[in-house]
Amino acid sequence: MTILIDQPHFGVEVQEKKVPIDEKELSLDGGFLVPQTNSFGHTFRDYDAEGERQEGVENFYRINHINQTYDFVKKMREEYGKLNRVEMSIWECCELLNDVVDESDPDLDEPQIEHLLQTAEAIRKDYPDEDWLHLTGLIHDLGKVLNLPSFGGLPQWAVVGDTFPVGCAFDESIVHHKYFKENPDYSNPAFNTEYGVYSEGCGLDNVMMSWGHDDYMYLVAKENKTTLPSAALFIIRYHSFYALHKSEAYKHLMNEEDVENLKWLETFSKYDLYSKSKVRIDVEKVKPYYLSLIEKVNVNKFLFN
Ligand SMILES: O[C@H]1[C@H](O)[C@@H](O)[C@H](O)[C@@H](O)[C@H]1O
Ligand SMILES: [Fe+2]
Ligand SMILES: [Fe+2]
Repeated sequence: MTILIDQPHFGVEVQEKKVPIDEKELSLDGGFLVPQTNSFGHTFRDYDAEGERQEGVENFYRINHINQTYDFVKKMREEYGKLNRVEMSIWECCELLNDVVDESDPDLDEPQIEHLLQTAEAIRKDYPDEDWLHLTGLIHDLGKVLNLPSFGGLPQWAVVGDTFPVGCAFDESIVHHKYFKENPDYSNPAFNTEYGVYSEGCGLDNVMMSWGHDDYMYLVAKENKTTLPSAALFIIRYHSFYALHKSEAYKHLMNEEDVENLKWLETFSKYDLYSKSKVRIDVEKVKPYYLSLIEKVNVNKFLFN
């Protein structure tokens, strides 16, 4: 898919913002109350907690870990990098996510449009002036349309879930790591070392990530030459990369720009995760704001592959 984007004009460049040293505190200072439990009564991202979602989520990761190989990702990037299939507006695309429920998520079983708005609204409350971050919240998971027939109807294992680099060893901190043993790359000496095909400080941009909604949406935004700040593109591509932003793995592959952008991702990630709830957003009520935001930044049309 392709996004056709005229030059967005964000009020302030992200580089000019004062990046707080401790985002954890900032997030709390912003007034966001981190809930103790998710809607199923468990702590967030507890992949072992027994409950209605546990088995399906674990099965999802088994299939995901077996099939996400270096060659598979290469093929998907080539195929979906063509960006020549459908053209539609961002809002139309959001509405399509009414039909997608994420099977990898232990914390949410609502249609994905709810999650986009829950995330964006939570950020908006705490960062009213950061319109680029609201928009990033709105679009960060749009790539989940890959699951829909008109976008290739990819299986969930190739669309959702946490992401991780391919082409080097799978870090132990990745959820349900044990299932990588059945991935052919696991026993391939070209891919199963700490650096694999990469080198120290090569920059995450040069690292192939497991294929899914994140990399897809990143390609869409980048290929359409969006002028969203680089922090927004970073958030879109790595928001599911929990091994990095939560467990601090793979830092040896980062360059200086990655280090800067990671601060924004750490902030974003709290809103992405902890805004998940059964409390529905009134779509019609907030729609005018997001339409005006989309219009303001002139992000008009997506072309989808
Ligand atoms: O299950 C979820 C979901 O697929 C999200 O969209 C992704 O960003 C998370 O990393 C993942 O844990
Ligand atoms: Fe996501
Ligand atoms: Fe999300």
